[in-house]
This record gives sequence, C-alpha cells and structure tokens, in this order.
Amino acid sequence: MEDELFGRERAEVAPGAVHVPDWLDGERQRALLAACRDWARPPAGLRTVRTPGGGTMTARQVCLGWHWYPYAYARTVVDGDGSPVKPFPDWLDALGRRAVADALGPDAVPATPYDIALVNFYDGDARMGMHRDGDEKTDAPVVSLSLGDTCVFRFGNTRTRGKPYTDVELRSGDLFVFGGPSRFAHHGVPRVRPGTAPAWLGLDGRLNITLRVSGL
Ligand SMILES: O=C(O)CCC(=O)C(=O)O
Ligand SMILES: [Fe+2]
Repeated sequence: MEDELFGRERAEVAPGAVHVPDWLDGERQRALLAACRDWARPPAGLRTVRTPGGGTMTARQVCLGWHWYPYAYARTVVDGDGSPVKPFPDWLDALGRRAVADALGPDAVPATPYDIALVNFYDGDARMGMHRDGDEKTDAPVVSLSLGDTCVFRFGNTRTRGKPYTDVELRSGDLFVFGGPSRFAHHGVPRVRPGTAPAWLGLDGRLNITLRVSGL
C-alpha cells in the first residue's frame, strides 16, 4: 500500500488541527496501554455512559482528574459507582504539553496544566457521533492519542455536525491535536477497523485518550 511505501505524513486537517502519525513509539504505546488497563479497573473504572435521551454511548469510558458525564464534570462518578475520580498523573500533563509543542509549536502550549483525561475503549462495533468537546472552561488545545485498532476520525467544522469535514485514519501511536480556531470543531468516529491493531501491542479493539485543561 502506498502509505506503507512512502510513510504517512503529518497534516494540518484544519487551522489548528494537526495529525502527527506514529508519534508514540512502540515502548510508549505499551506503557500507555498498561496504564489504561490499570485505570479501567474499579472503583471509578471503565463504564458505559448513559445519555439524557435514554441512549448509551457505544465506546466505554474511564476518566482521570475530573469525571465527565453528559454534559458536565464532577469529582466523583456521579452517574456510576459514586467513587472519587482517579487522579490525573503529572506525567500525562508532561506528555500533553510535549504533544502540543510538537503538533502546533511551543507558543500553543497552555499556561495551565492538563488535568483531565478521557479514555475511550472501542470494540469493533463502537462509534462516536459528531460532537464538540465543550464542557471545559478553557480553549486549551485537546490532545488525542490512539492505541490499537485503526479508526476513521471525522474532523468537521465549528458550525454544524455535517459537511465540510475531513476523514483521517488514526492508527496505533498517532497523535491528533486540535486547538485555536478548531478547538470547538465537531468531530466523531464513524468507524473502527477491527483486527487492525499491531499484533505486538496485544490489544483487541481501540483506545483513545484525550487530554484536556478543565479551567475548573
Ligand atoms: O476516539 C476518538 O478518537 C475521539 C474521542 C472524542 O472525541 C472524545 O473523547 O471526546
Ligand atoms: Fe471529542
């Protein structure tokens, strides 16, 4: 395939929205996966998110720092087992800052530390509808890291859930950062490609970790 032959290149998908393929090397992917497995354990572990309309999200989720539920943040799992949310480790803030510097440049690194991680686990049938990350009280860039199966990530515009949008393949180890004029753009995951995770990782499915600054 062409991209195996020539390598995938970083791309600015929209102003302030940058895809950096293969940002995490194999060792860092393994370490991040091991951390996600720890975080997924109860209490305050991986859960199914229920939406106000009575539906459920197909990606299952665990949070660090602040607990996200539709559509706010809390310090405890108010829509689950009631436990305190797990702490957000300093090394994730360092990783987030490095990601922003690499993707958008040093001037885009926020003054306030990253303090939220949302970890989403997708099995083969899971998806995420078009939405905006709008419950944070800052416009610091969102940092997205992917592990395991490849997905189609749809990055749209700030006005509507629909076109114009660009579809990007996110693979294990890829970084995607959206800030500046793209911080509140709609985005979603219309499709995961089952069985595409690198065999050496040992993950069946896809994990996505977004790092955010709460402003809370
Ligand atoms: O899984 C992804 O790549 C996107 C996740 C996302 O948009 C979110 O957690 O808000
Ligand atoms: Fe999002």
